[in-house]
Amino acid sequence: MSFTSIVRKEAAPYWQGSLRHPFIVQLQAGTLPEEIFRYYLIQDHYYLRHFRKLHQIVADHCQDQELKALMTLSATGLKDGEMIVREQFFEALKITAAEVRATPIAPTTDHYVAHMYRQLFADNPAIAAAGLYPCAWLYGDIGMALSQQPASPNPYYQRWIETYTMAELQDEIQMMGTVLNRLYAASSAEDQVKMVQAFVRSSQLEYHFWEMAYRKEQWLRGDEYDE
Ligand SMILES: Cc1ncc(C[n+]2csc(CCO)c2C)c(N)n1
Repeated sequence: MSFTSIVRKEAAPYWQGSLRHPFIVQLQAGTLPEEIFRYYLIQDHYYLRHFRKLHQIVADHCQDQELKALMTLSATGLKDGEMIVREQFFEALKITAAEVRATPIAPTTDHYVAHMYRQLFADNPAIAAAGLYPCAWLYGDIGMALSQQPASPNPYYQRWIETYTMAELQDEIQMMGTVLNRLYAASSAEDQVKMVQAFVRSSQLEYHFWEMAYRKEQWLRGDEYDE
């Protein structure tokens, strides 16, 4: 079986769970409280900055020319596309640099970013790329699914949805899937398991990411059990 078929089966609960998560359901319906969307945007700002850096590092480290080119393409596309849309959101919603600085990185955001770096430094570029893949693929699928439904009445939420319905993203997902299937087929049995694990863990963390934003997850303060 190909890598993409295996991982889609293994990660199916998080994929379906993401579509049913109240963050996504309420985003579509326009009922998501704006403070939750703001919190998501601030956390995702940190995530995207590192995600782009990770693509660049994988590109610099890998021997496979096709993977290198795709990683570079993705890092550039991210900067010219999604990150510009996010800047517009920050401006429109008046999220200032000071507010971003004053908002601690939530445990789940920290975990997700750390997981992606760990795949890179503990393993190899194919495993790192497998850990990065759910980001584009899951959002591409969410974008396609939501675009079949009525537009969100909140213009910012609809703009968010439309960021992930663009043909370029679907093309990138296709190309990355083909490369990962080839790298998987050429990997040792041990590395194949690691590629699947990297993908599944990222899929779990994608699901946790909705929950993190929805609950405005915070670090414990240490005084929870004080009298
Ligand atoms: C937590 C989290 N996961 C995925 C994305 C979506 N995303 C990140 S980069 C990218 C383009 C892929 O090259 C896409 C679609 C996000 N914004 N935040």
